[in-house]
Amino acid sequence: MALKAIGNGVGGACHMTPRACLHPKSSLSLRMVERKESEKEMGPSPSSSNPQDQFKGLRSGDLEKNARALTRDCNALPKPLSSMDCLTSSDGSAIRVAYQGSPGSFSEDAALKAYPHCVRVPCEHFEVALKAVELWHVDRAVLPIENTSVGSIHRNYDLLLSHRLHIIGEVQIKVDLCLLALPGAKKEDIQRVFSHLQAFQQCEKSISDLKAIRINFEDTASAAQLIAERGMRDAGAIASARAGELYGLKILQNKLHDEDANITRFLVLSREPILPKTYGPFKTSIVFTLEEGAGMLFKALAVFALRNINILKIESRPLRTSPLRLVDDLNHGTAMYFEYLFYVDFEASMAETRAQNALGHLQEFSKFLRVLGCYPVDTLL
Ligand SMILES: O=C(O)C(=O)Cc1ccccc1
Repeated sequence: MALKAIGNGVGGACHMTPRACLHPKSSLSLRMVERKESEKEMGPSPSSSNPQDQFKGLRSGDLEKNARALTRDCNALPKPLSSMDCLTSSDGSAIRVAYQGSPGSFSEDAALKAYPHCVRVPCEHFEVALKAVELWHVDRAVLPIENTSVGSIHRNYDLLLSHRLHIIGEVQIKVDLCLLALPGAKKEDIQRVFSHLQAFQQCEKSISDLKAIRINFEDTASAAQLIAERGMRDAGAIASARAGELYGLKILQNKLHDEDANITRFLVLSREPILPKTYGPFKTSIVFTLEEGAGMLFKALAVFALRNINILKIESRPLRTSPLRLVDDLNHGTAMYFEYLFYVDFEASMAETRAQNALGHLQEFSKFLRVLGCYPVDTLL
């Protein structure tokens, strides 16, 4: 039975200002984020529930005055970012980036690659990290979305849809998995191996000869941390070399991952979109469903092919709100087809006319279509 060692939230109360004041060792928990949500510590709210209210019963002279006031209010609203490299938040302090896991995790590496001088805010779960952005506790979140050997992280695709955040960037992280243990421990002493499921899946072959019990953790770094804190001489962690340094463990074996090029792609999420540009390699991520179901997917892909737009990725996820399509056929009775959400990354910027025309065309036969983000391609490894 896989024992889930839970990343420890901060015990007791944590009074967070709109910008969470978390000790680096602590991590945001859902409880902490939701408590603040209940206290409605949100970001700037519109001056009235219905912006039109301010124009009711106004004389023309008031309209000009009000228009100036509205302009002033709009100037106070957060503006679209010019690029993901906006290195300080709107109040000039260091960007705060939420990630799932503990210090030393690969998600923290992704936060550091995206914003080298950021304040990292560890969160117990991916959901907490995204909520922290929505509730203005942090400025960004990083979210692992796929790996070169394990493929897509499906639950994180679902998370993208259940939150109103924008993808403003991506970072690709080389995941070099190491087997870590207490100083003095030998490989033959290892009876138990702790790590994140993603990591176990990336080194299936390498650890098959270990004959050790595998125990799933919320992240690779918390696995290393527990071994160090409890002095567990018979346990090993599969994590990064940086986690080993951080928690005082030594490397029994590195390059544990089965494939040489073991890269995880992380998305950078923000409350505001970035202004798409026509220069430089840009990609756009969208999600849609089709009026006529999956059988018409070729039509959806054709809107890009007709405009010489490369499709970089397609992922399908169940359409939980209406999972089946029943089709009555006189000869064969009623057929049941699964319904899907389609996630597509294509190689163009929404600033380009061809991309705008492609989406306008796709919209003609989509039941639902949302642009998740338009952002620069990460070319640095
Ligand atoms: O557990 C971590 O370090 C994470 O950030 C999740 C993860 C684990 C393995 C590969 C990529 C991301």
